[in-house]
Amino acid sequence: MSAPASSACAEPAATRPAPLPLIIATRESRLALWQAEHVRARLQQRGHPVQLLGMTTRGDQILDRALSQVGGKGLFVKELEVALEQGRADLAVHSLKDVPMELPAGFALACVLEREDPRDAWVSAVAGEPAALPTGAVVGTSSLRRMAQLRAWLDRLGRDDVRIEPLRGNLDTRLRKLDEGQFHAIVLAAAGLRRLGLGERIRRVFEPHEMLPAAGQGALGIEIRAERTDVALALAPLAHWATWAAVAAERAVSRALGGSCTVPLAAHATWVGPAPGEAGQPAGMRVQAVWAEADGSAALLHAQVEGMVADLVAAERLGQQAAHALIAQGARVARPTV
Ligand SMILES: NCc1[nH]cc(CCC(=O)O)c1CC(=O)O
Repeated sequence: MSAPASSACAEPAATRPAPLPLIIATRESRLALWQAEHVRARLQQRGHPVQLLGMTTRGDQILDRALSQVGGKGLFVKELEVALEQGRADLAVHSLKDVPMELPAGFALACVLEREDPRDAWVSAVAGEPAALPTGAVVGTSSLRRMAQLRAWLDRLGRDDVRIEPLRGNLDTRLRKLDEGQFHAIVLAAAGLRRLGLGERIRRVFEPHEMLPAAGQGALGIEIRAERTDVALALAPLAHWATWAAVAAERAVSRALGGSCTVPLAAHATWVGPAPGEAGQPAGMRVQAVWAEADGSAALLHAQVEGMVADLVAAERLGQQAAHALIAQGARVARPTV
């Protein structure tokens, strides 16, 4: 009896392991749910039965204070980690930007997906920004990184009359506050807006030389318990190497500076020439970083380094070099906040 050529190498169905059923822990904001659904669809395409476990985190509850005042990034991931620890979920999908530089012992970043647009976006009621901003206009953002670079940008445009005021909440809340007239303009990640189909609200994207993105902005990361090699194996086909190496370099900049939301710090890695298709393939990487005093009392510090990268260790080394270039100019290493 002859088998069709296409299935000649396939294992008999009876011995092939059934695709692992997976439970994804996710926050319940619209953006978090979109991201979890995105990963669910990718895993379902590969045959995995996938369920979502929605949860509310402390970061979602505390909306009246700037993130830098309430303990920073860990707030958005802790509850999800507890669910992984208790075996109630197998993986957690995060905006990588919100994931602390050091994961707690026993947890691992198992997968980084292809990055969306990493840039920041200017969203406003009126076109023709910023020239059209009325005198004394108010721009909203709570990110110290955005505040510091926005201030520098507005000053370069001769708009020292424009005020920057705190703005928190999930994407919908922030847009509502703009639409209610509490702000003339706000700054958000382009990736989040596009994912939610709100790309048409973007009036302008900031080029990296105007406002350098945060480490990991626009990329999704998947966290698992480190011992779950079965889950790691299931996630491996979703990984995007060029993104993973870039965000590894960016996160190394933050780590070397003790970065968290309490310091205005930006880190952005790009490929010089074609991006590598897979790990082990050497490619040129450029890492840019910006550091500022939290109180806006001094000019921004900039660093840029370039090197060949073929693995995560080399990417992280390049990120550390960028951090050291900032330290050489006077950037201080922050003490851990928790
Ligand atoms: N801090 C909240 C957050 N975390 C990730 C994104 C956007 C999506 C991304 O960067 O992947 C946002 C919203 C924003 O910064 O405007």
